[in-house]
Amino acid sequence: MEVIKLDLNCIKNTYKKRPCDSHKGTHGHALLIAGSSDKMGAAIIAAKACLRSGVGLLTVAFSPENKSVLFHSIPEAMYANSCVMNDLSSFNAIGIGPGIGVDEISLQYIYELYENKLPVIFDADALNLIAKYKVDWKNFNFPFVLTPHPKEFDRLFGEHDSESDRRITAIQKSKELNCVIVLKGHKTFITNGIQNFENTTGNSGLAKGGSGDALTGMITSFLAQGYTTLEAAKLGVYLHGLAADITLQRQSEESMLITDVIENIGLAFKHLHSEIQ
Ligand SMILES: NC(=O)C1=CN([C@@H]2O[C@H](COP(=O)(O)OP(=O)(O)OC[C@H]3O[C@@H](n4cnc5c(N)ncnc54)[C@H](O)[C@@H]3O)[C@@H](O)[C@H]2O)[C@@H](O)CC1
Ligand SMILES: Nc1ncnc2c1ncn2[C@@H]1O[C@H](COP(=O)(O)OP(=O)(O)O)[C@@H](O)[C@H]1O
Ligand SMILES: [Mg+2]
Repeated sequence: MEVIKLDLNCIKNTYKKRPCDSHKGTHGHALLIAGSSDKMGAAIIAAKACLRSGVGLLTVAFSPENKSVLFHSIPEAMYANSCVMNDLSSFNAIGIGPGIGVDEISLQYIYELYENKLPVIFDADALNLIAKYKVDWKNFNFPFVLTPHPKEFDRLFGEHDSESDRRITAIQKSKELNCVIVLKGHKTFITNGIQNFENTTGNSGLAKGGSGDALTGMITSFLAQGYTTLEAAKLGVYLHGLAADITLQRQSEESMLITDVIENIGLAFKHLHSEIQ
């Protein structure tokens, strides 16, 4: 199995510089379906990371009783209720899963994606819903990315004894389902069934609740900006890890919060810019 190192050189060829005469419409409108009454943090984290990664507009969909939490935490984001699924024409990409829970109300969101043509990233409870209700992959006729951690991966594709076995299954499944799989961990593995990448950034400061929710926001942002599923996954994973490595300048692995990492996404971009010029 050939595995390409996901390093600065690799990312330099993926990243597209932001045109100086762009406007918010140029950079896409992302829809994040995330959060629930006891997991609003997941939505806020994903939304902040999405906005910090360059998207033009962001709408977050969840239950209406938590609307004010979003406006207080991130005034830049817009809110939508579940009716948003009736007309997705104003969006460029969808991220679904962090903190949504695995009940039948959340499952409706997955069903409502069937007719959609936009690229979608499925994470966390969206993956758990697909596994729990045995959702048929044949209904996914749009480009998509799956971002499981090892436990979610096994819920989807069966128990595995080792990380190397999971990587073999990830390659097979991404080919079969025509999608990109991001198998998260210390050295996150990305595959589209043809090319495989292993990330070189990130540290154990990310081994905390919410880190994956931020990654979902970042990949959603890159998809909305027009990057392909493979490009968006590579950029998101690399910059998420790089922002965490930059965070070590002021925090330790123990003290680091995902909020600190999100604040350093800007420095991660700046590092990339300085290497490109
Ligand atoms: N502030 C919030 O609102 C938060 C909400 N979250 C949401 O909570 C829901 C449950 O997600 P969880 O992932 O916590 O629960 P899960 O039960 O899906 O998975 C957690 C377990 O997975 C295993 N695991 C994870 N990464 C692993 C690795 N690299 N190697 C080996 N084992 C590994 C560990 O046993 C870990 O305890 C999701 O919807 C998630 O988005 C979490 O992200 C935590 C923060
Ligand atoms: N030891 C580590 N080294 C590098 N990256 C890590 C490490 N532990 C976790 N991560 C990263 O943090 C994120 C954790 O995602 P996830 O388990 O979904 O978290 P959550 O659901 O709590 O938000 C992944 O991107 C993973 O690669
Ligand atoms: Mg997660």
